[in-house]
Amino acid sequence: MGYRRYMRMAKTEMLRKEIQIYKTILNSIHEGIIITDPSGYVVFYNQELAVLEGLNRDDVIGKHLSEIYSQAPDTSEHLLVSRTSKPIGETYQKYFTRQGHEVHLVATTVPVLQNGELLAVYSLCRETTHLREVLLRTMQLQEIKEDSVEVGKKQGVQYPRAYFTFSDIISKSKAMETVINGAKRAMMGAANILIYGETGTGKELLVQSIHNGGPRRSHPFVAINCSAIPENLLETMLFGAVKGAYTGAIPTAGLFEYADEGTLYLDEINSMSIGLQAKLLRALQERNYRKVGSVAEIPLHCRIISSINIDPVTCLEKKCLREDLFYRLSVISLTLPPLRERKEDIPLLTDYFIKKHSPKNSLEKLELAQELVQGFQDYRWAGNIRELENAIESMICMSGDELCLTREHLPSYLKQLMERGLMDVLRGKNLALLSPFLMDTENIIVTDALKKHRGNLSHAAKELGILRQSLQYRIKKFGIEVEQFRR
Ligand SMILES: Nc1ncnc2c1ncn2[C@@H]1O[C@H](COP(=O)(O)OP(=O)(O)OP(=O)(O)O)[C@@H](O)[C@H]1O
Repeated sequence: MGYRRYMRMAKTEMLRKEIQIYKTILNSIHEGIIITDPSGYVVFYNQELAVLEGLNRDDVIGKHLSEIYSQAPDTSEHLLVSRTSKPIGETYQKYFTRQGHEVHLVATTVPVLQNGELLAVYSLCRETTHLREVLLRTMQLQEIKEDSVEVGKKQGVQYPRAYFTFSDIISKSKAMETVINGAKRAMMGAANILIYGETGTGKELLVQSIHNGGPRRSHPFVAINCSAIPENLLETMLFGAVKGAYTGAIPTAGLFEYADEGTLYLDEINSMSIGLQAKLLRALQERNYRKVGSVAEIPLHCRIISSINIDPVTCLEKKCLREDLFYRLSVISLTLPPLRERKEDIPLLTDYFIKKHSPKNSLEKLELAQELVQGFQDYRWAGNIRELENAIESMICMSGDELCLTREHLPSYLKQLMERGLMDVLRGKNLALLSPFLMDTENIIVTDALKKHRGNLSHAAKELGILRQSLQYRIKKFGIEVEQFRR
């Protein structure tokens, strides 16, 4: 064999191996991939997409897209990219295969160009099961709404989506009283409300209470978390779409339409893309909006309540929120303080969640160990009330038949963090906490000794290694009621 022929064969073999390597990689990743030649014939189709679309790879490779999918060539994004050689970023697509399988994907379609010549087109596809669930819920909501309109007219039935009222908000702090009073005043009007609060501070609870307390209570309450939905899908979900607005688009009612004369809650609006914010602003200013793919103006009736989880100043500085939209949304603004700034609410909430999550048939009352009462006050509760509730629920599960929730039952991350807080005190890193820490420790030790000896001062003092008079002094200092241990 000549040297040149040998080199050519070696190169071909290398190329074949290389292609095999790429194919193996493309088949093993968790995104669906389809590659076509410039005319739309499939040259590669990976296993992930075969699963997502319910197709057999061998039935797809070598076929034209129009033989596989029942969508018109002019609405296929893949074929559009073949015609224009321009990529299309993440778009939500709903379409049917020729076998009638309904597919929901978010796809990015990209042309492969060499010296300006189109070599291939590929689409990277992600499944949207969770998004589909959101859509399904939205659809169920529509059904509820349609039923309720009829039934509601006859029986005054309310839409079942907003459960909470102001009486569900557990608090006694001044800070929360101010927020609740503000919300109650805002409740009767129609002005947009912007709520700022860290995650888990009870923003949705407050929004539902406003809806249920105000004149819109017999209309729908619709909530959507703007950070959970890709931009394109969010636009369609908000505004709705008309047939043919995008690949496989079916006429879809948007949340503005579902919310009707009720309340639309836009959670984490600071995550909404700036482009979509501009469209929202237009709708709010003109009190009219257009469905995706339509020019017809539809009046906007719902009240918009939105929330941000970053403070307003940072939101504007970092341009997470357009300034003009911010002013539109925050005609009334409310700030929910983090739990660490309303510590007086912690014992109340703790008791409430213990009752809420205690076994239903249990006759005996669960309680939080004294040793944790202060720990709960000092802890930062970054996840706020949601974190507190989860911690208590988890502790109740871990406590089995025991009636006292102790450090042992804490979720391990919390135990570690609380211990770290304690170590900071012990190492003198947080001297401000030293005095209350020592007081509390002393209180706990004295109380435990009195409990153990059923209120017998001599025995308790002996165990503690202090004089009876010293013990009496501490009982007075900490306001301990010794009688309770003698019963
Ligand atoms: N003051 C309160 N009293 C009783 N339960 C509360 C209170 N505040 C919050 N909760 C409960 O804590 C959980 C979190 O509240 P919610 O979902 O309203 O917070 P959020 O601020 O909207 O959270 P996110 O920012 O993550 O959306 C919910 O189960 C809610 O019922």
